[in-house]
Amino acid sequence: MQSLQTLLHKVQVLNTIGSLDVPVESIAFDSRKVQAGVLFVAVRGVQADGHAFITKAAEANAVAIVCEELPVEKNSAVTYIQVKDSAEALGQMASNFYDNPSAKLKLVGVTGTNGKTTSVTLLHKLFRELGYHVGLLSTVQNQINEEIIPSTHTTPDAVTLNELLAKMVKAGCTHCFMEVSSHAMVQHRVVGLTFAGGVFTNITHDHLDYHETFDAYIKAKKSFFDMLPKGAFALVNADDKRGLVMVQNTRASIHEFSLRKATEFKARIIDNTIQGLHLEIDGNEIWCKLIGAFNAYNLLGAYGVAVLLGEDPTETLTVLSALDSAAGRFDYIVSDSQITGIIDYAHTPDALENVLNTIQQIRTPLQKVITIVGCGGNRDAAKRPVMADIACRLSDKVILTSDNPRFEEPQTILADMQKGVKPLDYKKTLSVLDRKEAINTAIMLAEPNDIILVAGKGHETYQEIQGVKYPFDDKQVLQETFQQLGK
Ligand SMILES: CC(=O)N[C@H]1[C@@H](OP(=O)(O)OP(=O)(O)OC[C@H]2O[C@@H](n3ccc(=O)[nH]c3=O)[C@H](O)[C@@H]2O)O[C@H](CO)[C@@H](O)[C@@H]1O[C@H](C)C(=O)N[C@@H](C)C(=O)N[C@H](CCC(=O)O)C(=O)O
Ligand SMILES: Nc1ncnc2c1ncn2[C@@H]1O[C@H](COP(=O)(O)OP(=O)(O)OP(=O)(O)O)[C@@H](O)[C@H]1O
Ligand SMILES: N[C@H](CCC[C@H](N)C(=O)O)C(=O)O
Ligand SMILES: [Mg+2]
Repeated sequence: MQSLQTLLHKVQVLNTIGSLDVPVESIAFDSRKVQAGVLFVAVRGVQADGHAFITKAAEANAVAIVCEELPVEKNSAVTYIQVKDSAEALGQMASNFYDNPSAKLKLVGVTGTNGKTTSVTLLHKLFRELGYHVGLLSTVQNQINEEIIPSTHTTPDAVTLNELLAKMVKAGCTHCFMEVSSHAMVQHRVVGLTFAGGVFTNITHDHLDYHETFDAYIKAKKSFFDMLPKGAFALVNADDKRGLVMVQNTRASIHEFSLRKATEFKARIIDNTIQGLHLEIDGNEIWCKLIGAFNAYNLLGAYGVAVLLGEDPTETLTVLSALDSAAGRFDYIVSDSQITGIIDYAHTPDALENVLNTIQQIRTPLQKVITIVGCGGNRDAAKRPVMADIACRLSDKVILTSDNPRFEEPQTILADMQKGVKPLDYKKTLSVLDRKEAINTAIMLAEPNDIILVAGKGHETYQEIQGVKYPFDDKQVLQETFQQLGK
């Protein structure tokens, strides 16, 4: 419990009606979760405007209401606070409510289109191995040391986020590695947090359904570096042409990593095989279990973070070389008849291209590459034809299928993908709407030693259709189908 006055510390308040000397039991931004003693924050969203639920929150005995526009009818038992930006106020108040947990540990945020989960997962494992108590906030799962707390978003909402950070502090964590999504930046989910450092992996086409233009998407990512404090580090991938754009206005100290330029943290790929990567990092040779050139960036970035946080470079490399990747990232199984099934979360054009390029590098001329790919519903539609084209360009056979259709018609998503298939590629492309059927078809078509890539869903253990999550696990379906078909 905190007093309303305490919660408003650092919040830009425009107007106050009622007492600030009232206790707040908890903070809610959803009126349906309001009960006596709760502070309700009215946030404007994509589907609804929280301001429409102010009366409902007051009726549910909210102790106070924070909003951008004061309601005409007010309840005398409620304190009303008018602020410039409710989402921003929510971030700051959530942090205040939990006594600013982010300032009590070294919090490092990773942003970028691809590689966030892989990077934070590597960092979590690395710092655990180095002997620290460590928290993790990621798309796959949140963690306090080895305790797993399911995640619903890549970056949790401000209240959940601070609650988790407070639990980490209580458990003795000294570090936390978290993903910072562009949605989180626009929605101010991380406002009020004190970061020890930030990392930029890369930026390519994604989420334009939400941000509308690529420029706005870049600005959302950049705003993370704008908020980093003096004394923090900003570590950027210098091989991405937006790397330095990200840190144009940051107060943090700028550091770069690269595979192509002479930067502070530098790596070179000596060999890239299905067994892993043979790298030279800052003059030291190491073997890593992660596969694919893109993972050299994730490993180098994690190494840079560790060094910037004061860890010994040699010890860091020794631990990194023994680490596995995050679940569903270039995960693979080999069937009895030597067909390799790769499961990868590539759900953006860039990721798909990287994964397929990696497969092309490690395949032999006799192995066929069969790609199964779909695109999510209620997400950026522009990437659909592009992903289908990439799959065709870099595979011998392509099966277009369904991903998480969410509230869209699966057939419409498939039709959007089909538009990207060039006439020359018609012959190598099949469309099988049912994902299980698609996997079955790929295995039927595969001959011994071929490679099947199942892209887009990685670690996900469900398929989301019309708001319902049905159990579905690409890896499990692959394994079962190999057995059923005796391959
Ligand atoms: C597009 C998006 O990010 N939406 C998020 C947003 O929802 P919204 O803007 O649609 O909210 P809304 O339904 O319009 O409601 C506005 C406000 O009114 C409130 N409300 C609503 C109804 C009611 O009866 N009472 C009430 O008070 C809501 O609680 C909300 O505060 O705010 C919600 C509450 O925090 C989030 O759960 C929701 O995430 C949705 C589920 C989602 O799918 N988000 C994805 C796209 C997302 O955030 N992804 C990113 C990145 C992924 C990546 O990197 O690839 C992530 O960080 O996970
Ligand atoms: N550094 C990288 N550069 C380009 N592609 C990458 C990189 N790292 C991983 N990928 C590809 O992107 C996919 C997603 O990786 P990861 O889950 O680490 O990214 P993410 O940024 O967390 O994605 P999300 O936005 O969904 O949270 C991987 O399965 C792989 O195909
Ligand atoms: N964090 C990403 C995950 C996409 C995964 C893919 N399987 C899909 O459903 O589009 C998003 O919410 O856009
Ligand atoms: Mg992620």
